[in-house]
Amino acid sequence: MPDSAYPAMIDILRDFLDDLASASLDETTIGALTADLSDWRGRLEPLKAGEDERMFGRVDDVPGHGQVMCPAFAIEEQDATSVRATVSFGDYFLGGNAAAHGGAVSLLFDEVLGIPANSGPAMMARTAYLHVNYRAITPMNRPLTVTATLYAVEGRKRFVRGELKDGERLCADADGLFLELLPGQQ
Ligand SMILES: CCCCC/C=C\C/C=C\C/C=C\C/C=C\CCCC(=O)SCCNC(=O)CCNC(=O)[C@H](O)C(C)(C)COP(=O)(O)OP(=O)(O)OC[C@H]1O[C@@H](n2cnc3c(N)ncnc32)[C@H](O)[C@@H]1OP(=O)(O)O
Repeated sequence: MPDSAYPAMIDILRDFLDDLASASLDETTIGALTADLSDWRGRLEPLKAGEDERMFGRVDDVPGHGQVMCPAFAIEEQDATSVRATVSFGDYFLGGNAAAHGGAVSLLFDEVLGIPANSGPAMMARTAYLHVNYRAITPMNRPLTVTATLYAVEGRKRFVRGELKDGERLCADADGLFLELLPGQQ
């Protein structure tokens, strides 16, 4: 989306969520923020649109397709069957004891494994299963490497493996089955 300020707005929204998650809030700040957010709800509500007209999560060439559900990852290398990206878990994704939330790690794997699972010209594939092993804590606020490789295709079934690493240390790995949708399948 050339010339749009949308990607920069999503970056700020990510930073905002990290700031909010890491702040110790006093009542005055909570009140002011509630009023501002409520004002924004009023402005956005009339702009509600169908899935095809929305931008959130539907923008190409922007980390995470322009959504904030999942930590933003930057693709460093990609071919027809594999992808390698850098990712950092901001404070918004904190689980506890300085480790990322396991659900955020799974969400990251779903997104990243979904790339080689959907890189061909065939119909889109949906996640049928995603098995995640948490091997060591995933540290916060530092660059990590996430990889995914399509290692087998059997009919509609696309099998993808992934790893999340802090340097040489394996934080988590995943195995996913993605099923190519049938024509007309949602
Ligand atoms: C429109 C797709 C959207 C996703 C892609 C979006 C964008 C892509 C763009 C760019 C790509 C970049 C990034 C991708 C980002 C994200 C990708 C994440 C996608 C998701 O996050 S998506 C949400 C979570 N996902 C669901 O919401 C699925 C709910 N579910 C269903 O919609 C059905 O369940 C379905 C369609 C999966 C299968 O249904 P079905 O009726 O077509 O197939 P059926 O059940 O007959 O299974 C056929 C053969 O697979 C075996 N099989 C099935 N399931 C299995 C399992 N769990 N374990 C082991 N084997 C399994 C059977 O045993 C049989 O095997 P066999 O033929 O050998 O007997």
